[in-house]
Amino acid sequence: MAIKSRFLISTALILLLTGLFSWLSMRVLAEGIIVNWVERYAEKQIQYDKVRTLLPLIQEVNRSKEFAELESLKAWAKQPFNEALKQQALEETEAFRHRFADKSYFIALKGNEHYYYSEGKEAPPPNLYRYTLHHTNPDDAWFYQIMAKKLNLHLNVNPDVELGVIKLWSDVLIRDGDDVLGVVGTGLDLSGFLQQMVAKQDIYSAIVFTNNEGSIQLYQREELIDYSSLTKLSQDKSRVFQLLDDEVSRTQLTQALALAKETPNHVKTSFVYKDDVRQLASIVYIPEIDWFQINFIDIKGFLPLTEFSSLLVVFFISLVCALIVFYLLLTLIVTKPLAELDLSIGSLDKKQYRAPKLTRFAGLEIKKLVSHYQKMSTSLLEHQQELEEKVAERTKELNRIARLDPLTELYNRRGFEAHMTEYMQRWQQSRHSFGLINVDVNHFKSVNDLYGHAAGDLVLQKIATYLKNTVGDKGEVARWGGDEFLILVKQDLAAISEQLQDDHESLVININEQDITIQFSVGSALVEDSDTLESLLHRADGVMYAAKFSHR
Ligand SMILES: Nc1nc2c(ncn2[C@@H]2O[C@H](COP(=O)(O)OP(=O)(O)OP(=O)(O)O)[C@@H](O)[C@H]2O)c(=O)[nH]1
Repeated sequence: MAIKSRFLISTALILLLTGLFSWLSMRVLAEGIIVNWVERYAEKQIQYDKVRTLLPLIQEVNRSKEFAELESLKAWAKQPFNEALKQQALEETEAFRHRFADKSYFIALKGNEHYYYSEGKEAPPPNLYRYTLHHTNPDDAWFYQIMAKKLNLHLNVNPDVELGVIKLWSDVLIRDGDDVLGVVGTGLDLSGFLQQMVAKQDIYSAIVFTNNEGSIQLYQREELIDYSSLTKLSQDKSRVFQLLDDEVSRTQLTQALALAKETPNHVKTSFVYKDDVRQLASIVYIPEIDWFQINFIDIKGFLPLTEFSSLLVVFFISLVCALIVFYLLLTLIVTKPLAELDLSIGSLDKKQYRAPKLTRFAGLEIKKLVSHYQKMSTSLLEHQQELEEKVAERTKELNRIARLDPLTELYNRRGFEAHMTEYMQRWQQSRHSFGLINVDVNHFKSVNDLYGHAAGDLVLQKIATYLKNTVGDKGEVARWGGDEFLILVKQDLAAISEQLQDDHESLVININEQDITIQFSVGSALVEDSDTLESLLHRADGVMYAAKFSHR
């Protein structure tokens, strides 16, 4: 893969990964901020709720507690059959009745198991007796259980069938020290309260009030409220946990409830799945009413993807811009200079050297590389040229050597044949007459035999010099082989041939202070129109041999 593609892909990947990690970190950070904010918001809201929404409820509970402390009531509760004490107590309780929100109250005494209820409809002194409680009656179980468990305060949510409203009963024990004398309290119509709660749901997806075991006491979906929690069997109870999607969420909420109870009025949070959505549950324990308030919030609502879409668009535009800039820089700094270098290296091969042209944007390292390359290529080219010149020179020399006889430095047979072929081609055009003289040394073998081979060589050299001097610039002398010479005569063929024949007896060569007389046999032939080299040679050869044998 090309360097540019690799870099672009790597850069795109790095940027995408960085973007992804930034996105995820931002989400985590944002979620952290929101959780923190929700915690603080929930804590503030509890304070607000206590003052506004929960205040009537708390006040009602406090009044019930105050009511249970009435001395006359306690005295009567100790002696429930004492009519005088009863009248005294009822006077005081009737006076108290107007302080309750519903202007009603109930008294259930342990001593006579009588249940009294006042809602101010009867003229005083009223007969408030309603019925006698019985421990076998399931409807009366609340009374016996509250006393058995010695619950100082018990809030009981129950629908009032007669009035068709949901009532919250605040049940408080009448105590004399450790002795339990009965249960008193009042009922509060919760309808308005529930509406208020739904209205102030605000940012929350749900607000649920539960008792200690998680039974739903207040919730906008009234059908899920766990009425008469105290006397119900465990499996019949409607608990907050069943609003959650999975077991993990239920366990987490249970733990959060336990933690919240340890620090009343302080919010604990826990992530749970409810209605297929990850939600943050903020839990607070309200000791005044011994309930938990659990607010559920859908965090996603605070981090909608659409809010981030513009950020994503900006990121992708930045990514594309970054890639374009990176592409241009890479081209200018790296790939274009490298392409120039590549072209130049290619030109070396084609023997048309092209120096790389770099712009000022080329990377420093590449500039250095190109500078080294230029030095190297210049030196290489110089060497190459030198080498080529030497080779040409050597080839020329070799050609020359191949065409010359090393002993006499005359044309050898190959050289002379080549020269003659060329000459005869030219002669075909010019038809300028020429001749060939064949010179063969007579009895040269005896020179070798008498004076040695080295002396024979010297003699051959001297003969060569003699022949060259004789011919001068009128022809070319060649050593045809052994002691046989051929002469191309371009002019004065007859005169030269004659001179060689005349000289043959007078050519004396002094070697090692000894005179050696050399005799030649000479045969010449003038070129004819139909001649080839072979035919011309053949004629001169024939004449020479004829001369040689005529002398013997
Ligand atoms: N020293 C020396 N001798 C050579 C060289 N080339 C050939 N010869 C000798 O030349 C002699 C040629 O002998 P032949 O061809 O018989 O000729 P010749 O002795 O001259 O006899 P004719 O030609 O019949 O007169 C041989 O003895 C070769 O050994 C050479 O380069 N140097």
